[in-house]
Parts: sequence; structure tokens; C-alpha cells
Amino acid sequence: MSVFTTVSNDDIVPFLQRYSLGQLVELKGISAGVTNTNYFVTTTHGRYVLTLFETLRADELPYYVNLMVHLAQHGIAVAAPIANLQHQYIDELNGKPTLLVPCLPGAVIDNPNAEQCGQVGEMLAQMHLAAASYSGKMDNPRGPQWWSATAQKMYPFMSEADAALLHAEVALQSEHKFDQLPQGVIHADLFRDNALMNGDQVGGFIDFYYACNDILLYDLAITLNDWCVLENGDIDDARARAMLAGYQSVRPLTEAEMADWPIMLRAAALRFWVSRLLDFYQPAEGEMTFAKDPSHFQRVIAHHAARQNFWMN
Ligand SMILES: Nc1ncnc2c1ncn2[C@@H]1O[C@H](COP(=O)(O)OP(=O)(O)OP(=O)(O)O)[C@@H](O)[C@H]1O
Ligand SMILES: N[C@@H](CCO)C(=O)O
Repeated sequence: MSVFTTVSNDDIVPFLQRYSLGQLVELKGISAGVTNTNYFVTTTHGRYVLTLFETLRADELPYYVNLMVHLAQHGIAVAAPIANLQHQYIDELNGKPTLLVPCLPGAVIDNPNAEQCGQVGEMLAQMHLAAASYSGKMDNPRGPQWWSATAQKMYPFMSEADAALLHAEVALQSEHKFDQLPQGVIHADLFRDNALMNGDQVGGFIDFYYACNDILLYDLAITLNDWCVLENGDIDDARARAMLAGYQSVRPLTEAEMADWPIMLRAAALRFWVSRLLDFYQPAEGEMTFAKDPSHFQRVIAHHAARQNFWMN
């Protein structure tokens, strides 16, 4: 359940008076999501999603919120933030910073087909191109320095064999530099639960709160590792090829990107192996995460390692 901060009709009515969205019809908590409090707010003008930020402070939000505004201006399928009468996107309710966006069409899906993976790949590439003119800057808080330091803390919790595998994977990545690859603004967490699919079309990408400036290929690898991977951690060829084709229909990969693709897939899996280990063994105090299985990404890496030459065909 992810209503951490309760909002009542008495709270929302004066809040809505600060916007041009009509009168309240219905307020309904959203159960999905693990970080923030989300409500569907229906008014006489339409349906909106209200987010109350549980961990990010108001002064940390502009990079993400302005990015969503920028992408929406370019026609990317994201929810465009709605400004209040003071022309501010970030407001406050019950002591938490808030954001109101329109409700996007579609639903989160568990089992995407190849067509949907192709559409996600295409929209991701469009997003990368559209974000090239975004001026905000944010370092990746979950980059190689972070995963090396965090892995160190995880070894004592792990079996000797698994710790050795993790250690070897961190070492492999530290020997590899991706300096020559195109960079830009990336979503950095575009898992299936961060996109709404409207049939085969992308209804919208959501949850931009890991977005940062980093390598574009890394974003594609993160996305493919979730959308196009089977339960056992192996790649689903048809979905993976569809996502790559969709992406490249908009932004063809450079030769350097092609050469680094197999190792980048492993980097993207490593980042989530480590973050899931951390959530599993050392959950942040007060954080209500449903720890996801870290070993899934260990298996994804094993499959990528075994299929190093798969992408050449
Ligand atoms: N603009 C939107 N339109 C329709 N539904 C939305 C929208 N934004 C969020 N949702 C719904 O709310 C749910 C929770 O949102 P989200 O995943 O962003 O939660 P969170 O707790 O903020 O993030 P996370 O769980 O990834 O840490 C989504 O699964 C989706 O069903
Ligand atoms: N998408 C992440 C959680 C949020 O960063 C995972 O599945 O591990």
C-alpha cells in the first residue's frame, strides 16, 4: 500500500482552489508504487494524479519536474506537470511537496509483446533526442563509484561464491571505460512498472526520479534488461530485437555503441543487482520497499556473459 501520507477531502478542496482544475468529484488512493504517496484526483475538468513526495525535498525536485515539462513540450509520452495559479509546478500538502499531472491513458503491463517493446524503444530514443536541449544537469547517483562502494558493503552478507561473482563483475566493469559513447539525459529506471501501455502504444513514461545525465546506451540497456528478459534471466530474442529496432529507427547506434553493447547490458544489470542487494540486506530506515529479488540480476548477468556474441548476428 502506498498511501503513506493520508489526504482527506477536507485537505484537497482548498488545495485544488490553488489550481484551475474545477471542483473535486473524487479522491482515491493509488496502491501501486513504493516511494511516494499517489492519489487519483477526479475533478469536474478531468482526472489527475497527485503525488506527495515522501523522500525528495522541494528543492531537489526542479531537475525532474522541469525535465517532464520539457519532454511533454516535445510531444514525448509523459505526464505534463500542471502549474498552480502562482505558476509553480511544485506545491505543498500536509507537509509534503506535491506535483499534479494529468492521468495518462493505459496501464502497467507484466508481459509485454514484441510490438510493445518496439514502441518503448522508439519512444525512449525520441526521449533521448528531445532531452538533448534540456539544460538541467544531474550526476548519476547510482554510477560505477556508487556500485563499487555499495558492493563492498554487501560482500559480508553474501555467500562466498556469490560475493566472488559480484567482485569479478565490479572488476570487469572498472576495467572498461565508456568515455567515447554519446551522453545525455536518461530515465535510468525505465522498468515495466514505470510505463503505462495503451494497447501497443506507449501511454506514458512515469517516475523520472532517477533521471540524470549519463550514457544513452546505458538507458537502453536498463530498459531492455527488464522489458525483454525472461523470468529465468535470459533474453527474449524477439522482444530484444524489436526494442533495438524501435530505438534505432529513431537514433541508430554508433559503431562504438554497438561494440560496447554486450558489456553495457552487464553494467546495467550490475547496477540493479547491487541496489537490490542493498534494499534486501540494508533497507533504508523508514523506507517501505518490497525488496525485489537481487539474484534475478545475477542470473541476467550470467546469461549476458554466456551470450556475449549473440548480438553480432
Ligand atoms: N500520470 C499517471 N497516469 C496514470 N496513472 C499513473 C500516473 N502516474 C502514476 N500512476 C499510477 O500510480 C502508480 C504509482 O506510481 P509510481 O510508480 O510513480 O509510484 P512511486 O511510489 O512514486 O514510485 P516507485 O514505486 O517507482 O518508487 C503507477 O503504477 C500507476 O498505476
Ligand atoms: N526498478 C528498480 C526499483 C526502483 O529503482 C528495481 O526493479 O530494482
